[in-house]
Amino acid sequence: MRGAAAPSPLVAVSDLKVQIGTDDGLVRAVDGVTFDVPRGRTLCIVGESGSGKSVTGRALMNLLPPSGRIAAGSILYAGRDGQAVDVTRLDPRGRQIRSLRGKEISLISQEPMAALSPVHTIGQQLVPVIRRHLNLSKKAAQARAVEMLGRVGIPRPAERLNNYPFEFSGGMRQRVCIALALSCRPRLLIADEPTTALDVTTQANIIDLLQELQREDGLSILFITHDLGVVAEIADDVAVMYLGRIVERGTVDEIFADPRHPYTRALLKSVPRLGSGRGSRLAAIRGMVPSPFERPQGCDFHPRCEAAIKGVCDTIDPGTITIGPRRGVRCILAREPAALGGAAHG
Ligand SMILES: Nc1ncnc2c1ncn2[C@@H]1O[C@H](COP(=O)(O)OP(=O)(O)OP(=O)(O)O)[C@@H](O)[C@H]1O
Repeated sequence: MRGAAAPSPLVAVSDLKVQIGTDDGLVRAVDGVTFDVPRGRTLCIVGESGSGKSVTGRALMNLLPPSGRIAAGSILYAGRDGQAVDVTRLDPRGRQIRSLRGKEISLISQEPMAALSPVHTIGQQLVPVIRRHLNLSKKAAQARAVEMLGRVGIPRPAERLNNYPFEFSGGMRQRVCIALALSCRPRLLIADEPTTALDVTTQANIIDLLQELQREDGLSILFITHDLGVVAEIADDVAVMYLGRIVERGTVDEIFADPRHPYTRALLKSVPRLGSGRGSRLAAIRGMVPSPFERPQGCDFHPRCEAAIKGVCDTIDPGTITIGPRRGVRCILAREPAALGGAAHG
């Protein structure tokens, strides 16, 4: 769905902070992120494990671990009636958020088995959800369930309603989850690493399916992944996360053609490319993601950064920098691409 950006976003997230209590102390899992999910487009959140992608996605549904809480910020969701609802203000167990979940905002995750009950047939899981959210009779809900299974490419959908999740392959199970997630016509789909556990062909099929459903229904997608190859396939817009913060955001073309943050450059260098020659080694990002309890002084990324300048990057918090149309780059050197070491993806 590439093209001009929609005028007003479906979701506007501003300075969102999420904290999670653990035995070792409080984790600032998300530490002040700002981004929009435009209507009918796909925003990818990308970053290494532990960067806060899943917690950000789940915060949009106010669905956090029991010890988690939204500590600051707002998540404005544009309702169908034109009124914006601040999701952070809703009781996580209250009626209002429960009517948003599933009906307006749906989630699919990496492990479809976690979303499906093993002891109920697909029909026993799909039909009641459709009845409740769309206010349909049992017969009409069954017809809708069959229609959805057909749309996501499940052969003989009417028969398959009587099957249990274990009777489907991994790829087919993920299709069932997509059918479940989209059966109530949500406007936002949060897809949290939905293809990570699948083989490459099935992964490509699922991405095609999501794009097709988006074209047909005008769905907005927040797609969470650590895989820039997947980002290149599906994203219109990209937000790169590191240690609970967005370090850079832009359109997919901006991020791939003109990355401004050394972390984005390092991620791009670690993506295998066609034609790079057999035996050529992939660059790994040096060092490890720091523990969330040991946020470095200065720039969060400086201990792993090839462009870091001693006495500057280890001392000064870069804040966010705007360079022309590029807003929110968290690197003090971002104004001078030459200082970051030339072309990143070449
Ligand atoms: N239920 C939880 N209890 C304690 N800490 C948590 C919990 N969920 C997430 N965290 C912490 O919050 C931070 C962000 O985690 P999050 O799962 O959002 O990262 P991620 O980028 O999605 O990584 P991954 O790709 O591994 O899922 C991490 O430091 C993680 O350890």
